[in-house]
Amino acid sequence: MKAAVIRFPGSNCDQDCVLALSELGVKTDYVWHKDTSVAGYDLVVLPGGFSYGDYLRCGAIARFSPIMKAVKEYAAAGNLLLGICNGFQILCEAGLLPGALIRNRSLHFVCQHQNVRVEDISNPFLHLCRTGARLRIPIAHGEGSYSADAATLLQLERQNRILLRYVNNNGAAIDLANPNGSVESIAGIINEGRNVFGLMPHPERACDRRLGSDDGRIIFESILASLGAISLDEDAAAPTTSRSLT
Ligand SMILES: NC(=O)CC[C@H](N)C(=O)O
Repeated sequence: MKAAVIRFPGSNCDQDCVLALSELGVKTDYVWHKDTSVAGYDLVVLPGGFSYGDYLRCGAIARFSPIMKAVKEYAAAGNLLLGICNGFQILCEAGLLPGALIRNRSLHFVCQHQNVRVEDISNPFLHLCRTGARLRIPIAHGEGSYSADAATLLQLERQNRILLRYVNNNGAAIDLANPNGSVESIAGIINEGRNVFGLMPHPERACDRRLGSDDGRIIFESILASLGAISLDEDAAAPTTSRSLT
């Protein structure tokens, strides 16, 4: 299996994504935003950062990068596309996911470890989790407040497309107390085809216990398993995180 991490001017989590994937044994390339092809990749990641300095709105300019035409075609063909934080913002700006990420309610940049609850596992990105599992994954953003109109929210809900919600330490959705003001505490959503996932938390920063959590690994391991790149056989390369998650 081969993965591509797209580099925009201002991306700053690209190396972390490459490291997280490489440590799971995935051959991972950087692809420059001016390139025009993602042919041959099994996974494409739009990483976090400050593409184009967040000028106008986060992701608003990156969506016009030359690579995005290829990324859209790649996604339309059903391939796996993951957008993390600024990557999620780019996916919304590009129309690959509905809604928008707007300024945090506090108007402050928020950088902290955050609990999120897995709401749905019928997708390639979280299928190794248990529904209701709580993952502790860092967030770091100034524009992470997910917003969508009522019809979109209803559709997301009905189609089980809300994959992650911010929760407190007791596992309850925290609504008005969530870290950025996201409607319905939404931290991550998937497209209708269930192959494009955007999330504000940074799983690539939670792949090593020495960094405070390795709960993010299960997202990458789910992707690998759904692509047949790791075995689900108990005796073989069993996912390392699924055992400990609550
Ligand atoms: N960590 C990130 O990707 C940051 C995203 C974006 N620049 C924001 O502040 O909202």
